[in-house]
Amino acid sequence: MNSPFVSDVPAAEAHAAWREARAAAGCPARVETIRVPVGEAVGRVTAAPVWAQRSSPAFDSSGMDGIAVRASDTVGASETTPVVVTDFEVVDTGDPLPPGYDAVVMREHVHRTPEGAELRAAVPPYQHVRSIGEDISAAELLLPEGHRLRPVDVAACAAAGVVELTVRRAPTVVIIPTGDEIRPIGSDLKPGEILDTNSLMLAAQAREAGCDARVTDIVMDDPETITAALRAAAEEADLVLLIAGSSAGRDDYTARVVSSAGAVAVHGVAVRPGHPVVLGTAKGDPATPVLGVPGYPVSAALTFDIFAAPLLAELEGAAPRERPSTTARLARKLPSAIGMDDWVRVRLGRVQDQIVATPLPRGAGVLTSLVRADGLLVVPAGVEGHHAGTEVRVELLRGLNEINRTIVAIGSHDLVLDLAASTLRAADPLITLASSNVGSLGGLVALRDGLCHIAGSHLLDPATGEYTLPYVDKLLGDDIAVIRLVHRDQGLIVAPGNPLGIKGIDDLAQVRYVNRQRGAGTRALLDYELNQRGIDPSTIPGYSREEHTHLAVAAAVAAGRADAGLGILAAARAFDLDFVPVAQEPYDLVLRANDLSNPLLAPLWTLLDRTDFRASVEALGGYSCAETGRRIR
Ligand SMILES: Nc1nc2c(c(=O)[nH]1)N[C@H]1C(S)=C(S)[C@@H](COP(=O)(O)OP(=O)(O)OC[C@H]3O[C@@H](n4cnc5c(N)ncnc54)[C@H](O)[C@@H]3O)O[C@H]1N2
Ligand code: MOO
Repeated sequence: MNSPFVSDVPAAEAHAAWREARAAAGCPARVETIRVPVGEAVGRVTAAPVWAQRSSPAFDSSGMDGIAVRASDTVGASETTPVVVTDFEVVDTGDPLPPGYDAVVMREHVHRTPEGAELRAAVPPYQHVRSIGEDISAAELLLPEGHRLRPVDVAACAAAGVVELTVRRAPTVVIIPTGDEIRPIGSDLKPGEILDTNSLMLAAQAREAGCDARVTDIVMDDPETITAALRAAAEEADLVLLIAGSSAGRDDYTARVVSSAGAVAVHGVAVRPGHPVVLGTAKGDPATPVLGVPGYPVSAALTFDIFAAPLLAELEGAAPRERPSTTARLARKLPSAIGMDDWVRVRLGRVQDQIVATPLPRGAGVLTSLVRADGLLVVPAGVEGHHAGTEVRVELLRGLNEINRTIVAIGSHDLVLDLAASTLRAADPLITLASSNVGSLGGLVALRDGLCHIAGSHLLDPATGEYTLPYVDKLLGDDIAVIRLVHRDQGLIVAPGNPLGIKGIDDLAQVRYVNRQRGAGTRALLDYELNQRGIDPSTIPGYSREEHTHLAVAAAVAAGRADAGLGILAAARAFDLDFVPVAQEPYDLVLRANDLSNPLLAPLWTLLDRTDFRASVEALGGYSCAETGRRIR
């Protein structure tokens, strides 16, 4: 997708072009070295090899509490022919081995007699003796240059007599938020204003990468002011992050600003999110690398990972941080535009011995897609997406232990599942209930394909008026169990005070309706109700307008884009809207019958039995727990 403003440089080329531009502009290849006491060195990177100054242990020492003996005095000792040693010395663990002795016997193997110490086994020379230099010998290479120091490293340095280390100082990252609409965290917002969440996040990312980070005041959308802020930041920074204004809007000045303060190496990389990123340098003594970070939060976070983190590691002379990875099977089809590396956030769980990856929402503004992500996968520029079930490589953002203890629920979304997820987690920090919303039918298909443990369903069969079971019969085998989660009220979500006086389904031909997507249980309910009344769907204005969640339907009504949409009471309440009840429907959990005894799911069944949990479900409003936990198939 070429635009006149932003190019699509492949990521690897962009890295190379930026490196070349930095060298050409005279940006330092490394930050300076400093000397720090070992006690302050963890997290820093060695800038010189570390040689041991002394051996450790520095003397032969006793490895156990007991007695020091001469091994030759114990020859022939056995259970039947004990030897009594008279020449020995009592020692404790770590004591220097007294001169003249060459072995230690643990005190529990020594029988003191009036004559001396009786031994019932011969000991070899150097038994339980830690010899000089066992751990570290003087003059050996302890650590190479370019090593990021961990707690064990500094302890070993100290043991080797090294009290100060030559390391690279922490790089300084200065972050400049820009935008007329951007307000500091904690501000009361007027319409159109946005909180400066990116600075908070980027500064924390920089600190996590071992840097010092500072955020400047928010700079208005004025190229001269931004240029001045960039020049000032470049004076003190090893890397400047200039937020937003990277793309092609009227107030998007980053490329122009970087160009006037120095040079632009790349504007636009073939990665998404993060596409309009600006890679450049700012003049100064010395010159400073500048990263124009796109304003969308996911773009900002990933751009830091992709471009800032490797550069910062390079400035310290260290290897970039690497995340562990695993293979997983895609729970659903993953389309991807050709020509861009697509960074997709996924949830992970182990289902039937395979890790399953469920893609999270793709929007660059959906920060919660990163919050909820267990992993990241890249669909490379040359690949036009993947089919469901494809095996993919996933970088892990969470430990495999947690992933293995994740209950994967795919299907229709319901708040009760969220409440269950948070209650389960509160009781056991290792349990995750991850639910993703693809509609009831999509959930049953995912269950059929072995991609989830549980499918949440409230799918009405218009022919029989029966819920879920007819679809289970059609789609799934007979090794299926169905557990009732709740009954919930479905109704028309309407504006506060119901100004149009909507009384029910019969009134929909007169209003602007907002529908749910095909395959959604709520949509099937509408179709059933229409059919019962002999109403032709094509007479409902807005019947073809689709939203994917109850909340999205409520949001459309709240914003005045629609007059009514079918959904649950909780969604109406979330937006202070009115609710006209239409039907009470069961919401069921469909699973493989043998998963009823799967220990992973056991905490969920226990939870459904708890009266306090049922009370908190009913307190949500619009729910009945009369049949919660009952097996209906
Ligand atoms: N015509 C085009 N429009 C856009 C393109 C394009 O190529 N052509 N690219 C799109 C893509 S992709 C991205 S990513 C964004 C990048 O936007 P900018 O870097 O120019 O940033 P803004 O437009 O100023 O803001 C985008 C968005 O981010 C919010 N924002 C900005 N700063 C912050 C902050 N500090 N904390 C939180 N949120 C922030 C801002 O309010 C906007 O909502 O451009 C697309 N458009
Ligand atoms: O590429 Mo933009 O960076 O999708 O969000």
